[in-house]
Amino acid sequence: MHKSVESPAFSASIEDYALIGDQQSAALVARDGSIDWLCLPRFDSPACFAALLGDEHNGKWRIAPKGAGPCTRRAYRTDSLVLDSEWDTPEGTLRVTDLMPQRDSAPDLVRIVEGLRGRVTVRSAIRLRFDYGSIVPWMRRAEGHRVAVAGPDAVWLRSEPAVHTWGEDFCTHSEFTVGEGEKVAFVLTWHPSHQPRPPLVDPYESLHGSLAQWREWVSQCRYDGPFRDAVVRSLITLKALTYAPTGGIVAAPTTSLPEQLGGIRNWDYRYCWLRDSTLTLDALLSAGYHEEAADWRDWLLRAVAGDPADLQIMYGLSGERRLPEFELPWLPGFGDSVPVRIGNDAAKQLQLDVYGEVIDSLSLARCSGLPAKPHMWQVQRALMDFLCSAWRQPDEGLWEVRGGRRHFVYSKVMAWVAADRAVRTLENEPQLGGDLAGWRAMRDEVHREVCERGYDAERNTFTQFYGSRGLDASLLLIPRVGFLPPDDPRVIGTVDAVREELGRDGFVRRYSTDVAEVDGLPGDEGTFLVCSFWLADALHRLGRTEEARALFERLVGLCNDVGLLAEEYDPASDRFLGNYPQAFSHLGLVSTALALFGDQEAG
Ligand SMILES: OC[C@H]1O[C@H](O[C@H]2O[C@H](CO)[C@@H](O)[C@H](O)[C@H]2O)[C@H](O)[C@@H](O)[C@@H]1O
Repeated sequence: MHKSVESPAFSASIEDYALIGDQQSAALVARDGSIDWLCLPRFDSPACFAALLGDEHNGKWRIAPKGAGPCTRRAYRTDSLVLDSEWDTPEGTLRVTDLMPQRDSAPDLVRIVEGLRGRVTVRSAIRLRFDYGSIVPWMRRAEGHRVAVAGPDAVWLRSEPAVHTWGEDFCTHSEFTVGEGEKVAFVLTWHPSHQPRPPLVDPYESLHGSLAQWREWVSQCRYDGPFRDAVVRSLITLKALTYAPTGGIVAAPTTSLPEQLGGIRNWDYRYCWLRDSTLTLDALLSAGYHEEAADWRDWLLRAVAGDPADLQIMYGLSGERRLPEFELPWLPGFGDSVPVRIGNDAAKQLQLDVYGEVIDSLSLARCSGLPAKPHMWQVQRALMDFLCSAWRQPDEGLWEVRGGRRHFVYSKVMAWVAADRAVRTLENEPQLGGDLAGWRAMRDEVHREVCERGYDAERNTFTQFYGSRGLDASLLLIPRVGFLPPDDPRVIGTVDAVREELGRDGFVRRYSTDVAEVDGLPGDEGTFLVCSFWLADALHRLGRTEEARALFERLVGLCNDVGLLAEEYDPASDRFLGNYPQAFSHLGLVSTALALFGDQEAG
């Protein structure tokens, strides 16, 4: 897949990557010790290491024993986002510890090399390539360190103690040996090139600080049931996807990891989808995390301020509205999957489900005791008033199809959810004010229409859109959102039909890609992991607990060696597909664990 001169025997698959991050950006570390993806200073900034979507000439930083391939073992330090990779070699054993400490003034990437046994020769090769692998910076020595500059970006590279370093083939190489108990720490620091160098961080203090911060955060987790390690890893991953300065939550830290190897279904996920974020937030809230909920709620209130008709389904990290989609023709793509896309045109789509998800999430936050903000209800009320007139329109649906608008059933179900939650809030707190009669009428009308036009009586199943023969995995959420009770024969029929028609090796696809004009895209894709978690949740609600647990266990078994999940999984090749790690998949794991084993929660 990846051609690599610096690690010839190794070509990384998606599941070969581990995540490190500082809640403003993130990096992917391959099993061979190479950092192949890093965007600075934010998740959505241009990458300075983009080998993930190309090769080493697009930027990467590898530290490993000289001549070695992939590491022998690797793991996160307990309850943290600090990664240890270890190599057993004929010379001895070496550990590289990778982390991105929480920022003071600038983003830092810390890599600590440590001898565990014998004396090992170590190679570091760093190829900085700014602007998504396209710009070779000037590299010079300054103040005893190395500094790379090009356009708006400057990166300092230093090691403690200083090691022998030389430039060759537009790459900065170092070679040194470490014996048992010896350490060499590298620190990479980014800053805007027009500003002076930020203060240097101490790599060992950063390591201890980072471990302490993560452990303190994990200690707040209320879940104490089965698969706790997988749940905690998912929670850490979700937290790592939050952009701390604003409270926004990205869907994934990558762009264009393909939904089909060699295909064109490659999208940029480094933005805040209201759907993905609200569901993430619900998962964090249920596990006991309130601070993130408050931060995200404040982010939302800022992002959506203005005319409710202008609500977007996604925003930038700070609430930016323009996310124009374009291609990077110089990048060959992961596994030759082109185009590589930046930005996301789905930002301009109408997706009615988002109103339901936002209003539901704000109601949940209210019920969870989050102190209400003065204009929170004003926003919900404005969204409801808009939805009362808009719900009859066709839309692009939650899967953001590019084949044109339709009357997607899940969109209407979520319009019902919006009305239902708004009605209930107003019934409990009439002083808030709102069109109670109008919202009740809408709630009833949507319900009636979905049951008439979105249900196929002949096959006893709800359908993907009005009049369609196709199915959709989002219909599995009908009992969870309370649109119909789990023992309703139409719900049972739908769960069985989705499982039968969209199932692949026990996992679930979002919908069938056979009818190409629906999603408007060529090619196929893998099974969608969050949908497979939804199936486990639905089976549990239907009382089929054994089946639900067996499926959940299989899904947890798909996590890679460091507990991470991509968006999709291909059972035929046993490979991850799609952006990685994805919030959708990890929130699915957390929510389903809580649904299945929540009675064993500690708090
Ligand atoms: O299927 C085509 C669409 O695929 C992407 O959307 C998916 O990712 C989103 C972020 O996780 C998620 O909210 C959505 O439900 C998924 O379908 C892509 O972002 C779209 O541009 C594309 O049209």
